[in-house]
Amino acid sequence: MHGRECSLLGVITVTIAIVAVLLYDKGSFPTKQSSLTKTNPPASSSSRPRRSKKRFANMSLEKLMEKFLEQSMEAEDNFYRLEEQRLQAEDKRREEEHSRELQMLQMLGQIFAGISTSSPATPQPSCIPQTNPTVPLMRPSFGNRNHPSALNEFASHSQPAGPGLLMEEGDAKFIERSFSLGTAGMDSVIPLVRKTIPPLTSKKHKGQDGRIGIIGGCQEYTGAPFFAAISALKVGADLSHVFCTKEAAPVIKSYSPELIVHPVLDSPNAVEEIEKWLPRLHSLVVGPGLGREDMLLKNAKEIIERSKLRGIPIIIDADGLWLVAKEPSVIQGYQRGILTPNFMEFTRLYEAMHHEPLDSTDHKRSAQQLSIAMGNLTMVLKGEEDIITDGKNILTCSQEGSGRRCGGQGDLLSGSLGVFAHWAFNSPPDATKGMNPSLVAAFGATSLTRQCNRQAFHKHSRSTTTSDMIQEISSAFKKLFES
Ligand SMILES: NC(=O)C1=CN([C@@H]2O[C@H](COP(=O)(O)OP(=O)(O)OC[C@H]3O[C@@H](n4cnc5c(N)ncnc54)[C@H](O)[C@@H]3O)[C@@H](O)[C@H]2O)[C@@H](O)CC1
Ligand SMILES: Nc1ncnc2c1ncn2[C@@H]1O[C@H](COP(=O)(O)OP(=O)(O)OP(=O)(O)O)[C@@H](O)[C@H]1O
Repeated sequence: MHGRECSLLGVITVTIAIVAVLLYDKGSFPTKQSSLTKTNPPASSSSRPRRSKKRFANMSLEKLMEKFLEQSMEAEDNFYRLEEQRLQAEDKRREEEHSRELQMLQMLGQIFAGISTSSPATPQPSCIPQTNPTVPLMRPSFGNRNHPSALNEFASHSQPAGPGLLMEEGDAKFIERSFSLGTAGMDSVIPLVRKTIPPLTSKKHKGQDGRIGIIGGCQEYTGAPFFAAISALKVGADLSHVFCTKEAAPVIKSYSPELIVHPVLDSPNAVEEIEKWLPRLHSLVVGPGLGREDMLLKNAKEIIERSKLRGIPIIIDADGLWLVAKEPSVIQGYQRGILTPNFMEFTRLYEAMHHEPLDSTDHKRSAQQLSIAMGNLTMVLKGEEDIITDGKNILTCSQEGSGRRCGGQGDLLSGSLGVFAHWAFNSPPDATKGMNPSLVAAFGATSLTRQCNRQAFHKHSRSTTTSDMIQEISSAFKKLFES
């Protein structure tokens, strides 16, 4: 803001200067050429203003203004480039500080753990998997299927407690932990979500709590990317970017001045244009309103590939899942990937992966199988109850919603999940008690979406729309995570 004001002031000042010079025909202009004259001094200093005058006298006022505006814009660009570098350095410094604090806390935790072993054990909440005290406090690598012990990693580090069900499938044994809001889940997973939410403090600068990108928005669908992007902002992201087609951009912009809209998704160099922004993004939501045109899917695929290289959490929804059904390898095995299929999308994906019809009698088992087939990717199967699994653990979210199902509700979910995912992956491992951050984030987003649905339905009943639900984000968030 400050920089932009300065630049505008600069433009105005320069413009006044030109007009003054032209009117009074005195002095010379500070062009590049005039600064060069310092290294190659002219024969006589008196001839300099005259040459300069002649040069500018040949230019129209309009041309001059254009030239100076151009220079001023260049200066502005430089200013922003430097500012971005400064912010990045600042981010890095804070991250280092944060990790130092974390190490201290971990050391203190280990010291206290040592002390507490000599006193009677404090019972842990029954449904939170307890980490083995001999295992170093590190973020576990979730879902490495090539690792023989990976499948039961969570189970082997935990003491089975609370509601657990042992299922067998061939040689594989899965510990299913089923958490439901209102019973065990409310007491166990919601507190973990809370711990990942960054506190609002005056110490932070704009952007630190989340810069989210949405890949989607085409001629047919402008609502979906808008819903996802505005939900991300309302949940607490600082900046929300939409990368959509040229045609969709003015429409999305017109819905909200809050969003940053890039009309690049169908441009010939779409991937390069979007890649420029990747270093600034904390998470990516691919698919809301993307459409199924080959060129758009191809661009989305390439953007996913490049985001993976940067370790950006990627949420894939809607038409992004159409792409995954066609080319599962695009996200298979990426541990920061989360898929959010509705039942139709899930069926499509399942059948593409397993080459057999879906047995719809046991959704949990099918979701778990699909997650495993996708390399222990986190799967959020939406429905009467939302099933969240990384193949090893299953959470179910049955927060009370309503009977109303309007289009766009899933976009609210995926947009908010973009933020929760950034927060969860950015939190120290003990915030999620060793649980896969994707699971915690997904649980936060599904409970929030359902709570919004419930509150909006209470006010609007049959007429409830996604916009009504978005209006409820603030109070639903407070109720679930801040009360
Ligand atoms: N306002 C907007 O711009 C919205 C755009 N949306 C976008 O719309 C695009 C398409 O998503 P949809 O979920 O509508 O996808 P589909 O067009 O595949 O499905 C629409 C609905 O049609 C039915 N259906 C689909 N296939 C069927 C089949 N084989 N047999 C029987 N019924 C079937 C299901 O009820 C399904 O929910 C996505 O990009 C999505 O993001 C949605 O998010 C809704 C809101
Ligand atoms: N039967 C249901 N009862 C309660 N909540 C539900 C039900 N079905 C879906 N939901 C909730 O609605 C949210 C969105 O799921 P939905 O199945 O509508 O997604 P979608 O079809 O992908 O949405 P979109 O219209 O945005 O594409 C989920 O968080 C889910 O919890």
